[in-house]
Amino acid sequence: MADPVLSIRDLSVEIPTRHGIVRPVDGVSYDIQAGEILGIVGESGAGKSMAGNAVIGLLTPPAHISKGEIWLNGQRIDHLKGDAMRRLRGKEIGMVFQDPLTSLNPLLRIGDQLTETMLTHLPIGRAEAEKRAVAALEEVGIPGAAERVNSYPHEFSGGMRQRVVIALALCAEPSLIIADEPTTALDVSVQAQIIALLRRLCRDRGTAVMLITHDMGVIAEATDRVAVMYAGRLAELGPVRDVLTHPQHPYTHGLMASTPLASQGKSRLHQIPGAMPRLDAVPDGCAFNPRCPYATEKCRQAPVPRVSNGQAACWYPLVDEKVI
Ligand SMILES: Nc1ncnc2c1ncn2[C@@H]1O[C@H](COP(=O)(O)OP(=O)(O)OP(=O)(O)O)[C@@H](O)[C@H]1O
Repeated sequence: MADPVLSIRDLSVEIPTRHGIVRPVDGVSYDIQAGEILGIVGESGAGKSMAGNAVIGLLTPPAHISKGEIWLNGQRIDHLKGDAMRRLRGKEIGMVFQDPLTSLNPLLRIGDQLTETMLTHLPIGRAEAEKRAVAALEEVGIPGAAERVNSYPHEFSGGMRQRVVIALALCAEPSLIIADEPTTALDVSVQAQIIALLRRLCRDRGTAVMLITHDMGVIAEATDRVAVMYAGRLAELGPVRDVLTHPQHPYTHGLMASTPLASQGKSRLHQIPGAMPRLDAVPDGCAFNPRCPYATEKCRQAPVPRVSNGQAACWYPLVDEKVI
């Protein structure tokens, strides 16, 4: 297999708090290949966004990387700061966030934002950049792109604005896109279009994508592999079809069973009892043990081994447990 675009190795993020040090990301490892979409899924507070923010150097202090390595195209990037990280973010890593307005400058025409981004990062002149700006808007499905380059962000609907953000994220031809809840703020009908667009463009260009979402529907629709996070740790990592239909971790099984995907035709959704632990009170052993119907003394005491592809962080992985 080719070298991965992104490689995260045993990554931990720590935050010192009044109650001691908490670890929103704890020993996480995964790779993303060119053209692959890796979904990062889990409940609110599981550490999904922290893991993404660590890659793009946007952790808010006092949160910081305390352990591990992040490699992008063979270059170690976890220690990069300031201008070096900013250059990387524009050129090598594109970003799509939940609220498109955080990525767009309200005072600039969108054509100018696209043009300036390309002039900063690509070896092309202004005329070529302006031509590419129109083409980029056409490619993401903005009608009348030749005129719309002159519009300001507020003149677009939410869905159209997110299309513009995708054009902006891809225009410098990055090798990695980090998309954090890119469709959560959009109407359901628009969500599917945006996911399809992101998937088509990244596949066509061979761009690697880290797609962070709490929505199992988006995971099923868009991703090739999925990493399930629980209390800062990886619960399970594997090809999306395997993980969704034959989850090995009881947490993944519960997560799947509680989504509308799996409950079609059933009158009630299955709920996982209890709640994810606070980060300052993560139990010993497996973090999921208090909620797990199969937990034994071993699960309460022995830290579970870290996972690699196709594995679950569980002492007693489920075998042939079907959800759908
Ligand atoms: N300054 C802080 N001090 C202590 N804990 C923090 C701090 N900032 C974030 N956290 C905790 O870090 C954890 C990870 O947050 P993160 O935003 O990555 O979760 P998430 O899985 O992306 O959830 P969501 O979907 O709600 O964004 C959360 O449990 C959050 O409470």
